[in-house]
Amino acid sequence: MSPERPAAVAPIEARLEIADLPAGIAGALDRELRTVGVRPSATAHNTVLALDASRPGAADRVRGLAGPGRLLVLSTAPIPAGDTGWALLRAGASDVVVWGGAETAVPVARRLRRWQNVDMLLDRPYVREFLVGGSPVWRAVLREAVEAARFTAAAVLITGESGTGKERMAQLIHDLDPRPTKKKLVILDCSTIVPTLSGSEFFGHEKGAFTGAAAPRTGAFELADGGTLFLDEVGELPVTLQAELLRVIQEGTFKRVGSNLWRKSSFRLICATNRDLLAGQAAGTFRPDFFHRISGCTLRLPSLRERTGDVIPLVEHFFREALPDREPPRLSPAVRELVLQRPYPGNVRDLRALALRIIHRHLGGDEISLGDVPEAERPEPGHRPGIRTGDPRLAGWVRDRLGGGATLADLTVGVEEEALRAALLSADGDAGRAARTLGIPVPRDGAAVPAR
Ligand SMILES: Nc1ncnc2c1ncn2[C@@H]1O[C@H](COP(=O)(O)OP(=O)(O)OP(=O)(O)O)[C@@H](O)[C@H]1O
Repeated sequence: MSPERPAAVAPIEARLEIADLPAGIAGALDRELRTVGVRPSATAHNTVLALDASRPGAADRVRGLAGPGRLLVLSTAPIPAGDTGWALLRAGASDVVVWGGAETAVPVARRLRRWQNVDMLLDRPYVREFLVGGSPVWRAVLREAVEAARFTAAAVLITGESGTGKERMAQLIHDLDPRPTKKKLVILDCSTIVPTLSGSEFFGHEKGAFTGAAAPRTGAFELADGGTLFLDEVGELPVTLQAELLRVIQEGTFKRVGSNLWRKSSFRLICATNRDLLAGQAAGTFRPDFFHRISGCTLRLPSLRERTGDVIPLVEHFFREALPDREPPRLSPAVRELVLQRPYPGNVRDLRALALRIIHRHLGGDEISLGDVPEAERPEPGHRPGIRTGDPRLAGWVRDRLGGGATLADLTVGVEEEALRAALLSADGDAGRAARTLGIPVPRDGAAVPAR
């Protein structure tokens, strides 16, 4: 699979929102932005909000406009030091720029152009099919990955629980890397490296360098020259080896085992781990200098629990993969509920395995029936949807709250609020969709509230 060819240069489009500015300033701003090629469009994905950000209420304005696209705050007044600017970012702004007249228009256009290019990459069929998911939290991390891959040479550190897609993400970054010299992604799993042979694995060796070295060998750094080296399970690398790798990662020079000749290799490094490397540093098992070298850009892949809105699209994707020649069957409501309620400790890998187990039992027809669900996956008698007693995270949360003096009513309100927040987040703020997910009526003013 390979990424498609880049599209022709598109005009820069942005929604332009001007809040309470004198007509003269608003007019100048609009004119200058047009001069540098920005075309205001009510339907654009990204937004420019022009306002005096030093005045009260700016963060509320940002919050009101924040959506799936990116939002640039253009402030006509300087941003005071302190929390004002950060509050705008927390409210949903992607960046804050102080408008200084014509010369600000060029960097504004540059940002908007970059964001638009990244969005176009994200929407390519190759990307959407390779790493499935449209939830805001997934889109945000994918966006960062695409940007790093296409527009930087940064070393990327991918963290996340097992099965969240770290290796697949590394492949995507390699595929989107525009360097013409790249070959295949070179993958080394650090958890399987035998310490005595690690030098040879990484640096290669010359014939006769050690007993058993009957022929010369090209190591991973050399193989990755011009492309990408992916170190999976980097948290398992012994500290001594981390020190040995520093030079080549820093300077791109190394010697094969048994040779005095310095060789050069230019590669992008991608590392992945499900370990907490900060804790590793505190414990002395991970070198801080090594950490800084490998983490030019850090991507934390969310667990499936944090992106439940992606569960059904992923299942449908795995069905399509398994049945490429026909329309994949729909999930019947009870199976859908089961798939949504089930825990996935191995994240997308677990979900994929479940989807394949179901589809392998399916005997045709438009709908996945209850009998297609393997026996081991069926709910226990007395199971009530949504209530999984014994869930340790739920039990811990309840214990903490009760210990803090909460009543049953407080717990109920807390759960409702969380459910609303989660449903709205995975529905991209669409109250109707959120309400349908929650099984509650949508009130006339569009805000989803639980029926009491
Ligand atoms: N977003 C996704 N879209 C489609 N398939 C995915 C996605 N994320 C993960 N997968 C699939 O899930 C499985 C696990 O993915 P991957 O090996 O990339 O995870 P990982 O985080 O590297 O796992 P580990 O930590 O165990 O090495 C693979 O079969 C992969 O194809």
